[in-house]
Amino acid sequence: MSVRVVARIRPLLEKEADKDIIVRPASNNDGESSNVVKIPNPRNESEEFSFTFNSVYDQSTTQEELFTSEVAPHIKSLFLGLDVTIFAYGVTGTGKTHTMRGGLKLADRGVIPRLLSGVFRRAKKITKDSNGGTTVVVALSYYEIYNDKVFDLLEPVEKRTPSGLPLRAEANGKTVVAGLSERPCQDLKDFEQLYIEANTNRVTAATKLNAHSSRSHAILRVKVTQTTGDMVRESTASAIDLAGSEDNRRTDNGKERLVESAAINKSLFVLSQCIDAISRGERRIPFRESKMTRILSLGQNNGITIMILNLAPLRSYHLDTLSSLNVSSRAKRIEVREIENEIVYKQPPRSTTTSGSNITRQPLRPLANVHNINAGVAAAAAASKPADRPVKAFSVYTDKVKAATTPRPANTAVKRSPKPHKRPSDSDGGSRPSKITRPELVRPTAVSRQLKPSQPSISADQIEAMVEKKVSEILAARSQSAPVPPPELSDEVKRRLEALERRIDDGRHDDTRSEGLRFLLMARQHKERGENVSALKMYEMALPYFPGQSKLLGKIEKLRARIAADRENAGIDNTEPVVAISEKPIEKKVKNPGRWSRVDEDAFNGAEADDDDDESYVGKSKSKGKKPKAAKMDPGSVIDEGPISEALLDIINSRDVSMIMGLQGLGPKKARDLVQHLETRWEEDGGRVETLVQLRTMPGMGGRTVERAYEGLVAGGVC
Ligand SMILES: Nc1ncnc2c1ncn2[C@@H]1O[C@H](COP(=O)(O)OP(=O)(O)OP(=O)(O)O)[C@@H](O)[C@H]1O
Repeated sequence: MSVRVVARIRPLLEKEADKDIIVRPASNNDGESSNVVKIPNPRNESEEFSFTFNSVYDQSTTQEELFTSEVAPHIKSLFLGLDVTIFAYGVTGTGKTHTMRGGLKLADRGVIPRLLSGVFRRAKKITKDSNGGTTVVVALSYYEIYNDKVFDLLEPVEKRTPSGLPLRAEANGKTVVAGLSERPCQDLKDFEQLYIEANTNRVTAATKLNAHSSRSHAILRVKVTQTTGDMVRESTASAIDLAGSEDNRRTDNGKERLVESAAINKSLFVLSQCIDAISRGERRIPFRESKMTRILSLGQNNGITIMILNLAPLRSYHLDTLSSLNVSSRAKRIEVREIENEIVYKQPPRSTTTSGSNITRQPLRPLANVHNINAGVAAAAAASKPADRPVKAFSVYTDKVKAATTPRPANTAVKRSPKPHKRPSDSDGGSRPSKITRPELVRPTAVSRQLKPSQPSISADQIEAMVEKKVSEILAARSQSAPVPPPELSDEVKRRLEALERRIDDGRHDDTRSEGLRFLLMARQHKERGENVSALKMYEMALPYFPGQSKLLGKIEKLRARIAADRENAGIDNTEPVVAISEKPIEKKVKNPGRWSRVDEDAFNGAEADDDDDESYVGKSKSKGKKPKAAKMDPGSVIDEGPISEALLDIINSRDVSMIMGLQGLGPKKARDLVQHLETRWEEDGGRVETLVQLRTMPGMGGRTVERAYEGLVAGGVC
């Protein structure tokens, strides 16, 4: 099943006028409900673009209508063992938090409180229908990703460490937050208390576009554990309120907001790259380049995924709206496997031998995610968040519903489910007892079926032990082939990385430079973990911020060589591309020698890269207080390949007006015109510019402009 993508157009707010509305819902088929968003071509308003989604909700859609149509049907699937992910995506101020969290009044409650209400109601019903045979425990974790760091929202702010919580890849492929707390939640009242308190820890601030703008991505995980006898079924609903992308010229952001905004925009840019790569069927998806995309793992997780695209109907959001329409309409193509989580069995009674036999039990793997349960967050003296940040006001209406729950089993072990489960059927009557209470779930597995229960010589315990042994063997074999977790960083490396993070956070660098430093930091982190390909990509992404920096170029060269050698050792064809930005050797043939010639090789043959000197890009130039020498160039020369031109194209293809404006020779008008032009070319060529020659043909981008932008990158200073 594909990711379900629905669009929601928010109503006009105070001071917004009808005459400025440019986004409207439509239908592909007359008389049917809306599934198309129409928006004029910014270059020619008589033309209209149409984007088709699974459903489109207009300005009059209530919170209840959206929830009932899009989320409520999946609560049943959640209880059938499927993970459900719902995330809100859109530009700042388009209604993501309103959709996910909602307002104070009952009618204004958003997806999250309604989801919890539905979960508790269903839990109660299951317990009742099974006469207490099935118990349900609901537990919450709630965290935010702020400036690409993960913070537990259920823990006091004082407990935060500057670097936040690490992510860990589980053997089952899921990415989890290590050390995240988890709180059992009995009913909606419990939830309300936890959620409101946790939201006061979330970073929000006023921007020009939104008085309560979320400065972080917030992820709520609702874990549902159903226990029937010794069988345990666990599934998770994740509700994600992404921070909104923003154009800093429109938001009037000050320094702190700009840094946050850079992190938000970058993670959303990576998300759009992931969506692009998945929808193009590429093998390499850049999930690892941001924590948000790692956690979201779009198309990697099994279950059901719903993307809610929030839109503002106004002209002032025109380009931003086009951009998010482009990204989300591609997300529709992402396939998600609808597979239920495996049934888990509690540890059987203690005996190591069963009556009349000498079967030795093998150790069983622990239940996935148990490390998350109150693993404890190391308290740190330094709180990283200023106390005076504004928070979103929020309250949740409390239903008088109490779910019958019991404590979570303490010790559990994994077994395969007895047979492949059916996909949940939407037409399935809601009043039927859950599958978990049905007898077939307790049928013996294929292994135990060979041993007929009627055989007098083998007891039920023996059968169970044999099944368990078989399952353990399978799991042991599986875990051997599971990915090895990345090595822990040494103290020295951690110290250096933290020092680099402090440099970024201490506000001494302008925001553009901070963004560059962030890429360097990520590059170092990847490199230390041995993830050379990602490290290379990050160094390349840092390049536009430190143009012509010989050490950086040297590092890139060195890493490329290392990757090539690794690939050769592994018998991989080195002509295959490794990274998205640039995988070409630094010395290039010239595509159009008449106009474009080779940049002086000195610019590329950087100094010996010393492995621990990322900070030197900043430190060195700071101490000297002047810009490094510009790379030597033939007057008016530009090459059409190589890291500089690819960095330039990368900036152009980001379609981020503020980044493009940072290029030499590109003012706001040119940058806006260019982005506008790229957006309108989406249907033709994905709105991407592949070469500098092509770039020269874009509106306002004559040869001289491209040359100046290129020269700016080559000759630009460092601090
Ligand atoms: N469907 C809606 N009905 C009524 N008001 C809405 C609706 N959607 C959004 N709003 C209002 O619009 C404003 C911006 O919404 P919200 O804060 O949810 O945006 P956001 O997308 O979460 O922004 P950010 O990314 O900056 O956090 C708020 O005042 C909110 O109450």
